[in-house]
Amino acid sequence: MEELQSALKGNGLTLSNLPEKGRCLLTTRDFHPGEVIISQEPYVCVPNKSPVESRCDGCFTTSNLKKCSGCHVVWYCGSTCQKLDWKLHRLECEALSRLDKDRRNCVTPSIHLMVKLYLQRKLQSEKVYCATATDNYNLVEALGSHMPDIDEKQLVLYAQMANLVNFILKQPDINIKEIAENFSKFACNAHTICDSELIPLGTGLYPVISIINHSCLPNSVLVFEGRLAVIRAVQHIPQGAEVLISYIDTTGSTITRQKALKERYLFTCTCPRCIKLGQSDDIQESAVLEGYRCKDEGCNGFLLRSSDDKGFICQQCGRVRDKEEIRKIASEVKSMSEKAFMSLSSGSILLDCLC
Ligand SMILES: C[S@@+](CC[C@H](N)C(=O)[O-])C[C@H]1O[C@@H](n2cnc3c(N)ncnc32)[C@H](O)[C@@H]1O
Repeated sequence: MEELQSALKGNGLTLSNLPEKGRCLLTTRDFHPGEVIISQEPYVCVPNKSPVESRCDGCFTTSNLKKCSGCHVVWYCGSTCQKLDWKLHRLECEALSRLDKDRRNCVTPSIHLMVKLYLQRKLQSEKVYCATATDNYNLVEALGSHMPDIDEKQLVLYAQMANLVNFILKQPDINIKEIAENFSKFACNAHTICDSELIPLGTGLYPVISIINHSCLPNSVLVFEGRLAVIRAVQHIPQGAEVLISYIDTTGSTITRQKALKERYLFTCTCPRCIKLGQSDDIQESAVLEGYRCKDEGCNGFLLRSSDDKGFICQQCGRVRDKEEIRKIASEVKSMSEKAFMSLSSGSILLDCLC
């Protein structure tokens, strides 16, 4: 950890511990809005996979792809990406090529990421991969897993996935419990790699970026330049402040945000926005973010659930809307946004709009 501290010092950061959050990054100097606080290449990463589209394992592009003729699982866009990935892929190819077609189809991005993690660890221990203070398996070991908080159904799933990883790797020194725990670490520490239009391209493990805690009112943002994760200040951050990003979409109401954080990251947020839960300005903000506009065209009010839960009342003119009517609109909006999301992630949005 001393090596990590001295590497962070060069970035104007220090590693610390907070009783309610665990590890955190604090600034040791002021940062200006827009300034890069820290950036990191992934320790391991994998592209997303869909039934209709594959991506290059190196740069995540979808163009000019050729499947590796050895393993029939991994795709590359050309020799540059293939060569850059070769040290790791040589081991991965050997392991994946032993699989029959059915098992190969079970290699989801999560399984693939875990296989890569253990192979990277092997390369690191054999000194083929040059580990640094900010890029090494010890930092992966230090990540929190929340194992005691995971429900039984999820634990069974992790155990099944761990069995498959163990079957693929066939490394005698790996234990299934540790792999299952690493799946749990992925769930609350891995990052979705997105392009500049926020389209998800893949998943990566960035052990230093993963030290940064969440706030619904963050002072920094995580963006990607290719596979490089970059943390930028979005406001002036004074010396001694905690670097905070948002793990979730901050445009949800407090209840929605808290639910998302609890389900995925297993904590209750107490940021300055969340502690206002139930207060009048929080109710007002929730109505604007997630409420429904009043039916009366001349009224700018938003509807909120009535205290007897029978309907929705406009906060401005007092007009009531039936619960069933709102439920129907909500389900139409949900199906429209799901359709839009599907079109966006499959790149067919233009086609859909033209039809
Ligand atoms: C990506 S890790 C962040 C680093 C973590 N604190 C550690 O010690 O490794 C995410 C986990 O940190 C904790 N965490 C992050 N933000 C938090 C917050 N605002 N309040 C409480 N816990 C938080 C939660 O346990 C969460 O699952």
